[in-house]
Amino acid sequence: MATETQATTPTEDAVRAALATVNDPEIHRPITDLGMVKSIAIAPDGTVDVGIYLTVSGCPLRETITANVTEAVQRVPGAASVRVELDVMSDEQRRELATSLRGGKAEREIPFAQPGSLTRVYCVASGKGGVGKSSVTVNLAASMAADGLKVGVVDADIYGHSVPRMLGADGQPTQVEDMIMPPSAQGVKVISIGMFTPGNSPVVWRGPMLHRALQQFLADVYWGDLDVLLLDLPPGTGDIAISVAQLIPNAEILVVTTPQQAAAEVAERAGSIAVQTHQKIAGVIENMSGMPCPHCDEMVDVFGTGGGKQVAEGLTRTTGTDVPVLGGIPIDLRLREGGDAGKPVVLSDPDSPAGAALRDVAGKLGARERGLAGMSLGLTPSNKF
Ligand SMILES: Nc1ncnc2c1ncn2[C@@H]1O[C@H](COP(=O)(O)OP(=O)(O)OP(=O)(O)O)[C@@H](O)[C@H]1O
Repeated sequence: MATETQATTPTEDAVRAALATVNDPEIHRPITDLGMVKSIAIAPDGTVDVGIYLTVSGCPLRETITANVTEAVQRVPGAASVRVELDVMSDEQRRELATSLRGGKAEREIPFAQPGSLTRVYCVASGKGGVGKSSVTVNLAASMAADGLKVGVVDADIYGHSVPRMLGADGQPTQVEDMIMPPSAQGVKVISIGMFTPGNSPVVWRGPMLHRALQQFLADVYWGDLDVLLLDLPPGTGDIAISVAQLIPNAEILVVTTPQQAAAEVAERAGSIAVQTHQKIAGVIENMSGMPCPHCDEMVDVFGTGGGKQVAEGLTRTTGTDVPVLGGIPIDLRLREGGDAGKPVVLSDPDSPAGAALRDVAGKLGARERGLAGMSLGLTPSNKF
């Protein structure tokens, strides 16, 4: 009987051969070639345990991979049952994979993620669209540049890549050797996802492609020595926020909201992603915070009041750190006009109510020390999976 069990128990080679027929659904190469097979254990009763490394934690295709591995190994003669245990590649393994996918050429590093980087990176986030996130981003950038800081903007808003238009940056990126030179306007270097899509077509990239695009914007674009880098993120709590956290763990988050209750709640959700990603929240900016009445001196609270304070208090509670309201930007026709004309209001009308409020916030952010203090180490608990 014992010899019969031995004869029918699958060999490790047979299991590995079966795994070689499973392709990674995104990279379209056998998982055995990608270093994704962590372990194979075959019990005498024919139970096969397979350990698989996913490339990223929270991989959306984990179920597909598990199902494909199970199906392939089940076909091996003698395999009684198959158990798949998932793990996540370490940064080192991921780098090795990336290098091998590029045919041995090492990945260019993201300068802002290096331990010695002095560039402050702010991700401008909002819960929903249309709250003025891009307007705030370009005005903060233009104001800081006018104050003499070296500033860059990455427009990563796949739904509304409006940063180049608002900054008046109509140039195209150029390629020098293997570096991308970003166009600049108002003293701000800018790169946008919109510069790489034909016409003004909407971007339908998701997950890994977006991650790759962002990686290129950060690593392959020649930014030079920046004081501040601002990233205009898509609204909500999407893949790109996670990607930014992985690529630049020390990036801080700026949350833009309107005073409206409903907007504040979603903004708080968007901000609280920082808890999961271990990022710091630099503060909350309340936009569209009242409008000066055209007939009297009173402010009209078009979108209600208190949203910025509510978000800041909520995030202070969730993160356990002090999250300040950095300022309130009133509704101001000149801000919209400046955006449409490619001349941010902080430059076209610096003393207008919105211009002055934005310059004040930019002054606070720009005055913060360049340096390593408060920098997150970007460590993620290993039990995350
Ligand atoms: N304080 C303000 N006063 C007047 N108009 C404003 C103000 N803030 C933003 N706007 C206008 O509101 C519109 C939406 O702003 P913006 O594109 O900056 O929002 P957004 O949050 O980036 O949107 P999305 O994420 O959908 O791209 C624009 O036309 C902009 O000019």
